[in-house]
Amino acid sequence: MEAHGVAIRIEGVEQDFGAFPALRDVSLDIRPGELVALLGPSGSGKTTLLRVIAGLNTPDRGHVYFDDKDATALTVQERRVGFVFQNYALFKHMTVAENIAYGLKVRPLRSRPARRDIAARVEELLRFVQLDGLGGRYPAQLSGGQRQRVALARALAIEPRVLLLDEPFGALDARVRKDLRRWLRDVHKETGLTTVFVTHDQDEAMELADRVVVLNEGQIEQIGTPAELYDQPASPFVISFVGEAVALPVMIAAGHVKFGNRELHIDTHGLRSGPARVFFRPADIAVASSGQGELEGRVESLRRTPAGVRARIAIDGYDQTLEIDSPLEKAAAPGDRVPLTLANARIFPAREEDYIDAGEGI
Ligand SMILES: Nc1ncnc2c1ncn2[C@@H]1O[C@H](COP(=O)(O)OP(=O)(O)OP(=O)(O)O)[C@@H](O)[C@H]1O
Repeated sequence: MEAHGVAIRIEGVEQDFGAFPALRDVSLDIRPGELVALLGPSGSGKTTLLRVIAGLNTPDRGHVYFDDKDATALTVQERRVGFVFQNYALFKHMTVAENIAYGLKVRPLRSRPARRDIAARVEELLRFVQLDGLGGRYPAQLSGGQRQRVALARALAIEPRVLLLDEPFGALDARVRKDLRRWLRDVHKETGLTTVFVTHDQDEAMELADRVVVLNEGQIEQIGTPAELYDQPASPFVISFVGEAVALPVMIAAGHVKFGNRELHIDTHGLRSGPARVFFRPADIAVASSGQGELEGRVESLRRTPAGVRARIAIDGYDQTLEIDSPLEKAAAPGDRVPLTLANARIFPAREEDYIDAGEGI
C-alpha cells in the first residue's frame, strides 16, 4: 500500500504482560478517514491494541506509524488522539462545558486558545453533539447516552487527528446503544476523522465499521469489510464469531465430502483427503422436499424470531443439535422428521482434536 494512503500503520506489534503474550505480531494499515472496528472476545487484546495506538502502552516489539512517521515513542498528546471510554470518564465536579473545554484549557500557554475562543468552540461542539443548552449541567444530571455524547465532544475539542473509542456504548441499554451507533456513524461522516473503536459486539462492528479487525488470543484472524467477513470468513474462528454458525465434522475422500455415510454436495476447495469441518449459517440450512435432503433430522423445538422460526434439530448420526431458520409458513412441528438441504458451506481442515471425534462417528 502507498505510504500516503495510510493514516496509522501498525507493524509487527507485540506486547507481553509478564509471560503472557497479549499481542502477537499484529500488523495493520488504517487508511485516512476510515472507521475501523477491533472485534474479538474478552481478553483477545482489543483494548491493549487500542492503547498501543493511543500511546498509552509502549509495545515490547514493533512500531506504530502516524502519517508515515514513527510514532512508537510519542506521547498521547504528541500523537493528538481523542479518546472515549466505556464508562464515561467525565470529571464529576466539572460542568458539561468545563468537561468539553478541559483538553484545550490544559494546553501549554503558547498553544492554548483564548478564553473567548474556547467558549465558542464549546458552544459549537454542544450543538454538534445535540446538547445545546446543557453546558451548565453536571454529569450526574445527564442520561448515560448524553454523557457519552459529552465524552465525544470532549475528545473532539482538541481537534484530534485520530479518534479512539473503547466500548463507547458498552454500558448503555440496547435502545440507546442503537441510536448512538447511528449517530456515531453520522458524526464520522461529518468529521471524516480516522476512527478506531473497540467492541466485543459483532452487530455493532458490522453495522458501523468500514473494516473490521477480528482479534483472537492476541492475533489478527482476519481484516475485512463486513461483507468479506460474512461471505469469505478466513477461519473457523471468524465464521463462528461473526454471526452464527453450525459446524459438522466431515471426511474428505477422493474429492467427496462425507458426513457419516451421507454425501454432502460441497466443493472440497482443494482440501486434502482427511477430516474436515463444514460450517453453515442457520439461514443457509433449509427444509427440503421429502426425499431430497442431504441430511435428515428430527425437530426438537421451535422458537419464534422476528423473521420466522428458529428450529432446533437433532441430526441423524450426529450427537449434537443444530439450529436452522425457516420462514413461518414452512415451519415444521416438534417431533417431525425433516430432510434438510445445505447452501453456502465453508469448509476448513479439522484440528487434531476433531480428528478423534469425527473419526468415531464416520
Ligand atoms: N496491565 C496488564 N497487566 C497484565 N495483564 C494485562 C494487562 N492488560 C491486559 N492484560 C491481559 O491481556 C489480555 C488482553 O487484554 P485486553 O484488555 O486487551 O483484552 P480485550 O480484548 O480488550 O478484553 P475485554 O473485552 O474483556 O476488555 C487479557 O488476558 C488481560 O488479562
